Amino acid sequence: MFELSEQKKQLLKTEGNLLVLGGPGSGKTTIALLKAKRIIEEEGIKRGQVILFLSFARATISRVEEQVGLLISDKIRSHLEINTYHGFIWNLLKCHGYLINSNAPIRLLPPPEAASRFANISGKQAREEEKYRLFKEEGILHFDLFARIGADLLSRSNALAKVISAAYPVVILDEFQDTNSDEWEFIKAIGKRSRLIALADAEQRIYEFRGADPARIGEYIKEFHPTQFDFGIENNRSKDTDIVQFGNDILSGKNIGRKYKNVHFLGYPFRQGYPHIDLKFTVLKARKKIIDAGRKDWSIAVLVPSKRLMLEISSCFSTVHTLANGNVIPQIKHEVALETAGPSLAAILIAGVLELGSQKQTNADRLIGDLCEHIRGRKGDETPSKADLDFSSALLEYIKSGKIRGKNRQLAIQECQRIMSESTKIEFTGNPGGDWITVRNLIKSSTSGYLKQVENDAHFLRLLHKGSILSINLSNLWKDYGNYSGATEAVRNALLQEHFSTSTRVWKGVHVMTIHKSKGKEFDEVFVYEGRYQGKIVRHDASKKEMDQARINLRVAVTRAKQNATIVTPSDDVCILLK
Ligand SMILES: Nc1ncnc2c1ncn2[C@@H]1O[C@H](COP(=O)(O)OP(=O)(O)OP(=O)(O)O)[C@@H](O)[C@H]1O
Repeated sequence: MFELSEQKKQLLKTEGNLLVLGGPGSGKTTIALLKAKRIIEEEGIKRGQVILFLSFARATISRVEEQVGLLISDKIRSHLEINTYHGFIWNLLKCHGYLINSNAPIRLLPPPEAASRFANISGKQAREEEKYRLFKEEGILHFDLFARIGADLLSRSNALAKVISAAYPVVILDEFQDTNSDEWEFIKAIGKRSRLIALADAEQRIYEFRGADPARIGEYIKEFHPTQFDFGIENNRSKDTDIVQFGNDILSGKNIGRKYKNVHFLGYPFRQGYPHIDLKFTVLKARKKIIDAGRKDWSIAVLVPSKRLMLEISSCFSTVHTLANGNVIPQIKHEVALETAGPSLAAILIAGVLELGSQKQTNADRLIGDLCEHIRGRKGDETPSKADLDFSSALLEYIKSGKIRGKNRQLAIQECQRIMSESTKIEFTGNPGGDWITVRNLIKSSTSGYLKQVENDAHFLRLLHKGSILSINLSNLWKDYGNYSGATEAVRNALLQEHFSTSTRVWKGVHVMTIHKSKGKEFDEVFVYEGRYQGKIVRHDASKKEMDQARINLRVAVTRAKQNATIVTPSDDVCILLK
C-alpha cells in the first residue's frame, strides 16, 4: 500500500473543511480518496449517505475511477459517488426542477443542438440572455446554466438543501482552482451544510478563459475557513525524474540552459509534404521500445495546443506514408478526443433518413432541416463561418418559400431530394450497423460538399458499436415495427446518455489530445508537440498574460508524464519558453 508522509497522516485525522494544495502528482486525489475511505469506514456514515467527488469532466472521472479501484473496496464503494457537476446537478433538476421552473419537466438542450441554435447569435451577452430566456420561458436548459440553476435551486429551497446535505455530508472538489463563478455559487450553497474538501494547485489553472479566477482559492479560505495542507513539490507520479522540477522552473523561466533528467527536447525540421512525420517517427520509436521491453498496459500521450493541430496529427497517424526512398511508415493506432457536435448532428441526420426511408416515406424538407442543423452546429462552441451561416439560412428560407438561388444551394436541395427518394428503395435488413452504413454510403454518393461533410463527420461516431444501447434500441424498433420508426429519438437519447455516462475509459495505448483535455490524467510517456505555423505553445508576440498562461499550460502538459516528457518543437523556430 501507499506510504504516507506525516502531513498526509495528519490530514486523515483532521475534521471539518479542508484545503489540499500541492503540485502535479503530489497525491491530492489519492489522499482525498483515502480520506473518503476513512470517513466511510471509521468516522461513520449513515445508510444512504454518500461522499460526493465532483469533477469537471467525464474524462477525469475515469482516471479517478482507476485510482478508486486501487484504494477502495467494493464494499464501501457504494458510499462514494464520483460525478461531474453536470451529471450531479442534472439529477437534482430532474427530481426538483419544478421548484424553480413551472415548465415541467425541464428539457435539456444537448450541446450539438445548442451549437446550431445559437449559431447566429453573436456576442457573449446576447447568448447568455437567450440561454436564460430559453430556460425561463420554455423550460429548455442549456448545459452552461447547470451550475447557476443548481445553486439557485439549493438557495431557494431550504428544505431541499437540507435533504441534499443529509444525503451528501462530504463533498470533494477536484481541480478547485478551475472553478468558475457559477460553480462557486453552487459550492457555496452546498457547503453551507456539507463538509468540503477542495483539491487545488493554483499553478494548474488552465480554464481562466471559462471563468476560473486566481482569487478563487482565497475566496474559499475566507468563506469556509478550511484546515490547509500543502504537499508542495512532493512527486509521486514521476519519482526519480526532474519532470516536476522542470514544470516548476518553466513557471519562472529558470529552465533556460538547464538539463533535466527524463525531460527531452527535440527539434524537427521543415519537410515539404510531410509536416508531422518526425513526430510520427518519434512516437513509433517510443512505442516499439515499450513493447519490446514487454510492458503491458502502457500509455503514450501526444499533447498539442490546438484542436486543429490535434486533428492534423490524428490524420497523419491514421495514414500509411510511403516516403520518396520507398520506406513505408505504418499507421499508429490511437484514440483522439474529437469535437462531438459534428458527428452527433450527422447521426441525427442519418437517423432521419433511416427512419423515413425504412417506412417508404420521403420528406426532403426534413432532411434539408437536419442538414442546416449540421452546417450551423458542427463546430460546437465555435461560431460557423459567414458562408456556412448564409448557406444554411438560404436552405431554411427554401423550406418556407420553395425558392432558392445559386448553383451550390440548388445542388444541395436536389441532392436531399434524391437521397430521400433513393432511401425508400433500399431493402433494409434490420441489422442496425449494416443499415446505418448503407444510408451513410448513400449520403457519401452525394455531389454536394455539405452532404459529403455529414458523411465525413459520421465516421467519428462511436455510438453504434455492437451491443451498444443505440444498436439494441434500433434493433428493438425493427422488431416492433418492421422499420426504424423512432430512430431519431433513439439517437438523441443515446447522445444524451453518452454525455452523462461516467463509464470508465481505460487510458492505455496512444492518445492524441489537447493540453486542456490532459488535465488530471497521467501517461507513461508524454510528447508535447507544437506546430510550425499554427498550434504554437506561445506566439512570439504574446502579451505577458498570454505568456504566463502558456507557462502554466506547458507545466500541466509535461507533468502528465510518469516516465519521460519530450517537447517537440520546430528546430528553426524553437518554442520561446525553451530558449
Ligand atoms: N503516497 C503515495 N505513494 C505512492 N504513490 C502515490 C502516493 N500518492 C499518490 N501516488 C501516485 O502518484 C500519482 C499521482 O497522484 P495523484 O493523482 O493523487 O496526484 P495529484 O496531486 O492529484 O495530481 P495532479 O494535480 O497532477 O492531477 C498516481 O499515480 C498515484 O497513484
